Amino acid sequence: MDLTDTIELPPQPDAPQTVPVGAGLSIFDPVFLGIDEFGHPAYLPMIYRNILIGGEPGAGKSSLLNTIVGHAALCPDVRLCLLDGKQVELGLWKDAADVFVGPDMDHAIRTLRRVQTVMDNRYSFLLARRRRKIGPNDLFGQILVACDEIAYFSATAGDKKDQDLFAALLRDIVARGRAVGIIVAAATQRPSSDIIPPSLRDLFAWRFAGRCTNDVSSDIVLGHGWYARGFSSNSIDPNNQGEGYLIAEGGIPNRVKAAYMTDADIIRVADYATWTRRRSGLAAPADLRTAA
Ligand SMILES: Nc1ncnc2c1ncn2[C@@H]1O[C@H](COP(=O)(O)OP(=O)(O)OP(=O)(O)O)[C@@H](O)[C@H]1O
Repeated sequence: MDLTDTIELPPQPDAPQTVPVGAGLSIFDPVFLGIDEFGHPAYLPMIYRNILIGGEPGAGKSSLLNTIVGHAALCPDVRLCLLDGKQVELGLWKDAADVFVGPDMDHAIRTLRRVQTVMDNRYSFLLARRRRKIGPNDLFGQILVACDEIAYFSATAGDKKDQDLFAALLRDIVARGRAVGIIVAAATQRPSSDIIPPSLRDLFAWRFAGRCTNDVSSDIVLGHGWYARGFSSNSIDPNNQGEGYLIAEGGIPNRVKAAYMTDADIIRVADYATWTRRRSGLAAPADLRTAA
């Protein structure tokens, strides 16, 4: 389907203000990631989960993150909170996002604090209703916190105090956000302990290791011991960007070639998502906008 066609319908003054779409996506649907080594589609459930994406520069991390953000952008039940120190990796989704953080440490910290407050409020809501987690019928939407290159905020920008604060806030959101519909998808070139505290890194249940420069780096992304058991993303051809080992349901690394959206694809989907969100009012949720 050419989404552009649906966006550029000729004006019909008397027509009802409806959005001409087919069945919508939900963040409760698994995300299509690509194909596995047997040619089967690889789907990844993201609700109640978090994912860490690692790999050497150019391994395809940002592209995979864009695929996850793309799914979320098309879900009316998700708000997007994007952090990208490089700006251009997730920047094409900026208009569809509730918050877009570029190379601005203060903004990053304010945003994570705000997400933390939303998280605490949601837990109070659940407690008051004697429940333990949110579900698809709860009215408040889920939130995807996508961060491209955690290291920019945890080890490069700002001073040590701010970097530690950023890591602590992100760790809290990864640790406690799941049950209240706050999902973290984060990418980094190398999640070693000098760049990302192991206490943060080890909280991510799902892992995707694109090609890594050596077996040790692969183990840092996937978790210690996988190289010894025959799984190292160092074995991936450097020219095979987007391929990597995915640890998800089943717990065993599964070789997956990620789907790839070109810039034109992203722009088309992002424009469509922005348009549908504006129409439905989803693009301006008060609780996140105030963090900007
Ligand atoms: N799934 C894929 N299929 C085919 N090509 C891909 C795929 N993913 C990435 N590529 C190619 O690899 C290039 C680099 O990808 P990407 O920017 O996602 O890497 P990265 O790991 O995020 O790099 P960096 O760490 O430098 O940001 C893309 O521009 C694209 O040409």
